[in-house]
Formats: sequence, C-alpha cells, structure tokens
Amino acid sequence: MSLPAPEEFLRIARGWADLGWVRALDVALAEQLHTLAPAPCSSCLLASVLVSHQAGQGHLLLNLTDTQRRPRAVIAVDPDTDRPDWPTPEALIDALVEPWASQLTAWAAVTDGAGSTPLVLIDDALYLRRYYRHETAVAEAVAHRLAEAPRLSADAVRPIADRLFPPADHPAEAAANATQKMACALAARSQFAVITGGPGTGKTNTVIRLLGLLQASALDAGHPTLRIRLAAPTGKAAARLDEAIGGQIDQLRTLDLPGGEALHQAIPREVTTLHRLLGARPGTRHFRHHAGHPLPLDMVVVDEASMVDIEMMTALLDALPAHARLVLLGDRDQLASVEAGAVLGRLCAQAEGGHYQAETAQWLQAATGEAVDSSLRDDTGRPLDQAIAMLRHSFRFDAGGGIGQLARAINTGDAQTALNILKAQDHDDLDYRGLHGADDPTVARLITSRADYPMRPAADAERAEWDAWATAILETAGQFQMLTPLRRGPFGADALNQQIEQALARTGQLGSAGPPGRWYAGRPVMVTGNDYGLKLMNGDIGITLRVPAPFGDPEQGEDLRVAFRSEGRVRWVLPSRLQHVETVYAMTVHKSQGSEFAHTALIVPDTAPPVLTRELIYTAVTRARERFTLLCASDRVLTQAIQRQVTRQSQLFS
Ligand SMILES: Nc1ncnc2c1ncn2[C@@H]1O[C@H](COP(=O)(O)OP(=O)(O)OP(=O)(O)O)[C@@H](O)[C@H]1O
Repeated sequence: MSLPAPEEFLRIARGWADLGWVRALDVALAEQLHTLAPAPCSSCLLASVLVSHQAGQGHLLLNLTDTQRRPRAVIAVDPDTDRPDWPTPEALIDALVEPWASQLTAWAAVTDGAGSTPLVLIDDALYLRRYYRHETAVAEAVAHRLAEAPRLSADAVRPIADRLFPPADHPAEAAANATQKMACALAARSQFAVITGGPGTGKTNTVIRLLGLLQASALDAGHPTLRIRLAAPTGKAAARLDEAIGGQIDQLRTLDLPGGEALHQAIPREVTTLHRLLGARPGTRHFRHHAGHPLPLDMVVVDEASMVDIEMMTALLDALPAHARLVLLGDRDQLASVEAGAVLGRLCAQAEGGHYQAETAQWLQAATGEAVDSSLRDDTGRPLDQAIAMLRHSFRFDAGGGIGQLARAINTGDAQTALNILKAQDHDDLDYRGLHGADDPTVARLITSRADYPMRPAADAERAEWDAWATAILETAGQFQMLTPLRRGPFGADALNQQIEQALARTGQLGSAGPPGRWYAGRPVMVTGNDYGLKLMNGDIGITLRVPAPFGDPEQGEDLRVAFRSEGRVRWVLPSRLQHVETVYAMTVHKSQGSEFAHTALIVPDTAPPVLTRELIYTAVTRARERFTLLCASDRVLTQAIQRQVTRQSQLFS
C-alpha cells in the first residue's frame, strides 16, 4: 500500500485516537504542526503522532530505525479492538519507502536542534523540542559537574572514613561495610554522585556518613560547614527518609569524629519534597529557584531518585549553584517515574560492572584502604562511571529469606525460579495464592481479616488522646497494602476498592458501601496532588475517622475528619477540603513507590497489560518489609511480565 495524503492521514489518525491506539493529544499535535508548517508528506505527520505517543509512554524520543524494524514495540494495537477499514499504524510504518529521516529533514517543523522548531531530529532520533532541551540540559549539567577536579584529597578522607566505617566482625557485614565505605568516599570525591542499591542495602546509612565526612572535614580544615538539604520526589518518600535518618545521625555521635557538637548541628534532620525545595508555584511549571535565583545551598541529596523524571531533574540542576554538590540515591531496578525520562536508570545503566579507571581505583584505595575488585575495573570507563557506586548486600532481606531471593530472581528475569520460590511454601515471608477471577473472595478477605484497630478514646478525651489514637490506627492500617498493576478494569484499583468496600459493608465493618468516593469512617485515602495550603503532599495517606468536633467537647456532636501524619504530628482535615484523593485499600504499584509496608499483596491479572513488567513486579515485591503475598490469576502472565523489561528510549548518557 502507499501512504495517504496528509489530510487523509490526519483523518485516519483521528480514528486511531477514537480507538484509543494513540491519544487525542498526539493527533492534535500533528494537526497543529501541519497548520503551522504544512508537512511535505504524511510520513512526517505519522512521525509527529508517534513521537508524542512515545512521550506519553515515558520515552524521550522516537527512534526511527527501531520503529521501522519493530513497529509493535512502539505502538501495539489491541487485537480485540474492532478494526476499522482504514490502515493501522503498523501498516503505515510498513508502507514507508523513502528514508524516513530525510523526509523529516525536508519539513520546516524539524531541525537538528537549531532555532526553535517544535521537533528536533538527531541522526534517527526524533524528539519533541521540550524533551530534547531537557535531555541536553541534564547531560551538560552532569558532565560539567563531573569535569570538576576532586574536592577532597584521599589523605584528608582516610582518617575520617576509617572512623565512620569501623571494621565489622561478620565477614558478610565486613564486605558490605567496605562497599559502603568506598561508595561514601566516591561520593565525597566529586560534585555529582549516585549511590544505587536494592532495598536495605544501606544507601541511607552511607549518605548520612557521607554528610558526617564532609562536615567533619570542613570543620577539621577550619572551613564553614556545608549548607545541605535532603529531598525526595514525593511527600511519602520524604516522610520515610525523615523517619529513617534520626537513628543513623545519632549513631554518628558514637564515632568520635572531628568537630564534636558543631558537626551534629551541621547534619540536616529534615527532609523536604523536591517541589518544596525548588519553590513550586501552584498552577505553573515554574519554580521560584532557577539559574537566575539559585538555591542558597552547597549540597542537595535526593532519595528515591528513580521517581525523578527528566523535567524535575532539569529544574533541580538548573536551580543548583555551580559549586554545589548533588548526590542521588535510589534503586535503579525500580519502576521509573510515569513521566518521561528514566534518569536514574540511564545514569546507572552500567553500574553492575563498576567500570572504574585505574586512577579512581587508586584514589579509592588511598581514601579507604579498600581495594577495588578487579571485576569492577575498566580503564575505558566513562567519567560518569567514576561517580556511581552500587551497594549489593541487603541488610533488610537476609540471603536465605524468601523476599530477597524472589527479588533477585525477578531482577535477573528468571521467571521459573521466581515461581518455584513462590510456590515452594518453604519461606515464612512468602505466600502464593491462585486467583479465580477478579471477584475471588480471597482479595477482600485479606482486608476484612486485618488486625483489630486500637480502642477509641472516651468521648470527652482531649486532642492529644485522639492524635495518639489516629497515629495508632494509621500505623495499623499501614501494615498491609494491596497492590495492583492497573487502575482500571476488573483487576484495577478502582474495581478492587469497590469490591472491598462492599465486602466490608457485608461484614458490618462500615455503614454501607455507597457510591465510590463517598466519605465514611474507616475510609483510607491517598492524596494525589500536592496541596500546599493543607500541607499535604502527593502520596500522603490518611484515614477517615469519626471524632468529636471540636475535640474535648462531645456535646457538640461528632463529625468525619481525615487524619494524616505529616511533619511529625497528626493533621485533621475536613473531607470536603480534600479535592484530590482516592480510596486506597488497593493502590497501583506506581502509587506505592517510595512507600514501604510490613506486608504487601500483589495482584497478577489474567491478561498481560503493557504496564506489567519486570520493574513493576520487582517494585511491588520490594515494598514488603516482612511478608509478600502474590495473588495470581495466571502464571503465564506472571512469567511474561518477569521476562519483559522496559527500556525507556533516550540518548541520555549514552
Ligand atoms: N554497614 C552496616 N552495618 C550494619 N547495619 C547496617 C549497615 N548499613 C545499613 N545497615 C542497616 O540496614 C538497614 C537498612 O539500611 P538503610 O536504611 O541505610 O538502607 P537503604 O538502602 O537506604 O534502604 P531503603 O531501600 O529502605 O531506602 C538499617 O536498619 C541500617 O541500620
């Protein structure tokens, strides 16, 4: 077949949008571009629909060669959809005869980055200009920081590093300590560093020691201490880091570091969100801090960096003063942000192999007394590799534990071993249950049989008692979380939440199920957008409770309030003030990122949606601290998911 004329193509593309194959937004872009700069042929408009579609899938670019080679990897058409009598995207991609890139070069909407055209073509990578700009800005800012000479001499680092990481007795711990010590020194050496590792590998422990090292050496040299802020992409992740660091900072006191009390005063204990740090302006994409008004800081540490998308990373690098250090912490194997650009994944793509040059290895040995393993040496390693440390020993999941073994099998794509581990029933921390359809009562039973909630205070109790009660309830509710890959459909979070509400109503655990979104005592909700007025952040979880209003005065009657814990205290919010919340007996795995629960249960549906990937299953499993349950409707779907790894299209750090 031959390609249709541009106008006819746009009509076909609108049909694709009606069928849900692409977004209306993707077609609107092509229409707008064609109005501004008429396309010489429809292959140009096809490319513009696809590059926008790719952005919606989290990719920064459309690779033209790969798209022609494997159209289905870019746009998979649902085989069950009634096909119209017009061509599919795949058929049109197959019909391209002329070299696609040279057709695009002839279009006024495309340049190689010069000017301000909406599309940019670099070799055979087509970008929306916005993402091209972000990718270039992030790559340049990181390269600039990496090019700076080492900040600290190995001789200055050594005595402090030795105190920070005293020798451990147990061989496994001694090895983990040595890796953390090297990661800490590596991060101290340059202005940009990444510390990656799975759950409980000591990223936080290492970074707190890094802060101790930097502040102690500043004090030792008679310099002012660094102005440091700790941040995370979501409120929930910030709160979790906040809880984790207190004890680890206190441990520093026992290590006899230079600087004494002044050192402890110089270690920040508060964690903020990136939005707050940069000064988000409600309703705009702009921040108060940027290159023209940089952050008044010498160092920023970002935890859960896998959730940081390219746009946020650009904004952060833009707002950092040129001299400031940036340290990113995160698990590179976790799901990337839903937004475009898997920045941490790209940064750490080679982390497994180390790739440390001789100079780095010598510096590390001098700074820590530890030798870099020969398997991690590579004299052709890139400057970026010299600033990336990977922690490999988990203190949370012992080597013999089920969750740790399962996470490892998933990460290596070994679906058969993962299934064997799950089904062997010989790990106390794992549980596998078959699901017979989405309305299998097993799902609701996990919620209705939850631990009992603490006793309600007396009606005339003071506010402090209600706060303590709400805290205990939030803790109990936070012990278990049901996770699903999907939002919609029978196995999606929306349907599961309704099903669970109905089951709770049947067992008398709530008044009546009512329509979705109705407020009732016991309803757990998650905030889905930052609300600066209420001091609630995206990802914060609250629980609806019936309490005297006002507290301490039962005569006035009772009312529903949603209790949240934020910034170390309970915040009671009127339900009507919560504009962006959803019920979270079940939540999507994407929403669970940055959170952790004693027990999680993951639903694997009976068909494989594109979102069900290795990263998603790994993220769900590693949300569990003590116990993981798999509710599996199809072993085949689980196997396919573990074998499917997403590669976000991008040229960042390539
Ligand atoms: N070198 C070490 N020796 C002994 N215990 C350690 C060491 N490093 C970390 N731990 C302990 O292991 C646990 C996990 O450490 P940490 O919180 O630093 O890991 P993490 O990688 O930041 O975890 P997460 O994935 O939850 O962010 C903590 O209880 C910590 O005290």
